[in-house]
Amino acid sequence: MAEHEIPRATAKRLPIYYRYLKLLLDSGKTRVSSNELAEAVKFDAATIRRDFSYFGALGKRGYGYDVEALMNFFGEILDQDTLESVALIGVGNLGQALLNFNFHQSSNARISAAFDVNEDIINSIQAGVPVYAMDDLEDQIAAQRIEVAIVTVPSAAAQELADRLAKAGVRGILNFTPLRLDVPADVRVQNVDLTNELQTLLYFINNVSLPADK
Ligand SMILES: NC(=O)c1ccc[n+]([C@@H]2O[C@H](COP(=O)([O-])OP(=O)(O)OC[C@H]3O[C@@H](n4cnc5c(N)ncnc54)[C@H](O)[C@@H]3O)[C@@H](O)[C@H]2O)c1
Repeated sequence: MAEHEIPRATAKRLPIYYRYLKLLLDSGKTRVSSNELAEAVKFDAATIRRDFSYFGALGKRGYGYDVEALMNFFGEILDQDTLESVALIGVGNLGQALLNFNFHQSSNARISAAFDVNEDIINSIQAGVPVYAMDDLEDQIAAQRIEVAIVTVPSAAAQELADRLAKAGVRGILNFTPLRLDVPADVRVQNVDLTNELQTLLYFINNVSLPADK
């Protein structure tokens, strides 16, 4: 692992820490212990201390962590100050819901352009976001310096779209379709599968008993 690299599991927890610290700060709290953090974010305190240790000694023994300093520190790592413009392709049931959900309230990303083939919504504004024709995809991605795209089209259209996105310079795809996308090595795909999540939850509920103290 390179010196500046952190484990993927730690990286995934950073936005959770950041959001909670922001909440604490907004409510006027100035310091927090790893045990309090553990209670709130539901990771154990040892995990939290190990995560934080990747960034050097951020806390003081017996004092805990300075909420503002820690939040600013993670904010910088997460690049909260730079607003990331994201494209959404496929403004149907799911796409609409994601447009209505304001990512920007809890992250540094916002959907700045949506795309669809449906003439009825092309050139309209949905939840404050302009909907463009698919012919405009490459131009808008370039003009808005978009590097991340959310894919909510029918799965039959997803691979061709992924090819276009990769060619247009998109580096990350949040894929909501059930199709597993083929992309060049420099493009990262994050699959979101709600059915899978629900199945996993059902499996745990039905097959795994929780420890007595939970
Ligand atoms: N991951 C999940 O948890 C989850 C949940 C629900 C739906 N889905 C998937 O999300 C996708 C969308 O589902 P939905 O219910 O919103 O469908 P939908 O039919 O309501 O919406 C699809 C939209 O894509 C547009 N579209 C069709 N072909 C296109 C193309 N070639 N280029 C651009 N836009 C195109 C349509 O006009 C429509 O607006 C599907 O692949 C579905 O399987 C995933």
